[in-house]
Amino acid sequence: MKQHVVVYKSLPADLQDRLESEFEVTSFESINAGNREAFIAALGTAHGMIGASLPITNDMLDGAPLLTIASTISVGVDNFDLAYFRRRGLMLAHTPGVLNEATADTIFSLILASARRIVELAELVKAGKWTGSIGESLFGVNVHGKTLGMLGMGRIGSAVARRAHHGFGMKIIYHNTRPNPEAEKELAATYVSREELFRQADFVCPMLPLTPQTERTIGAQEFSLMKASAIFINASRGKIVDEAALIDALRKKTIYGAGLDVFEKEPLSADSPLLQLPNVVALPHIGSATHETRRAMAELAVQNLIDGLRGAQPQHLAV
Ligand SMILES: NC(=O)C1=CN([C@@H]2O[C@H](COP(=O)(O)OP(=O)(O)OC[C@H]3O[C@@H](n4cnc5c(N)ncnc54)[C@H](OP(=O)(O)O)[C@@H]3O)[C@@H](O)[C@H]2O)C=CC1
Ligand SMILES: O=CC(=O)O
Repeated sequence: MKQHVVVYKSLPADLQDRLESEFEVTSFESINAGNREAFIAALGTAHGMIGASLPITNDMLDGAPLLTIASTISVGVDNFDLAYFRRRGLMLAHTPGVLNEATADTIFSLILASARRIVELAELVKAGKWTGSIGESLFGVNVHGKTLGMLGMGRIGSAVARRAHHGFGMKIIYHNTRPNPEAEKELAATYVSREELFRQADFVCPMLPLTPQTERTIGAQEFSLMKASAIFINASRGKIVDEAALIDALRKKTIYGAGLDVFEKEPLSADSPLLQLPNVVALPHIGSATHETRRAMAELAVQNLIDGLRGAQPQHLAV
């Protein structure tokens, strides 16, 4: 009998066909209040599951006694309880690496857009308010030659720092759980304490996984260390930041601005105070959202799933 796979985010047609040629497949384009019960019921006979952007709770998985592998189409695995996976001996596969460059491009676009006030000024032009040479009050700040502070010099952090060093002549400082000798050699990056990073950087850019250790790791204390001219860039996870403290720092202009791809609660509510602040550039969690990269992520996630179900070792296991 064929193994049963539950797909909970739409896949490219050829990858869907590939799964259907080998497994019995139940598919959901995405999960919402209307199909949540059906999704949970389908897990009842599932050997594998593949999808993204949905917190997978332990009670959902308690009802999936045959499950051996979950394959997430993301590098982040914070939608899963890793301890639960270990306890049950389940595999959790993810998609590191293939999204490094697209995500680093997004982060660099946030750096440039925040520093040069690109969104604010483009909106001014669209609103027909470009009536003459802009005054000093609408000038931005330089990016080239400034100091980038990477909190988390991993795969994506290194790709951001590479752009900053080679393309923009920026000085790189970083803090990590341990020093990264490759980054120090290639990018002349300097390891500093966490506190020094917040004090010295012109652009503070966390690129950390969301874990119990990193949840709300940046708050009022950290924003108070930052220079008034510094910009905060977050495309890792919203929950690593105390968002109320960030809003306070932006309102009081104790920091210059923020470029954000991720938020404490997503989608960001239309009445979020962040959207009222001209010194904020907000994106809808698009770090890896290019056609090529999302395709590569889906291919990798499908391959991880197939390998796991065939009894082989998937290429990328978080657990
Ligand atoms: N906005 C978006 O669309 C995207 C967001 N992301 C997010 O980015 C995250 C990072 O991805 P990726 O670069 O591949 O991950 P990596 O694991 O390669 O890098 C994370 C880095 O953070 C370091 N780190 C972990 N905890 C701490 C800590 N408490 N203090 C300092 N450093 C720490 C790690 O150090 P060490 O290895 O030494 O522990 C590692 O160097 C993902 O988990 C995901 O949440 C990723 C892709 C797209
Ligand atoms: O947020 C995206 C991811 O891949 O993780």
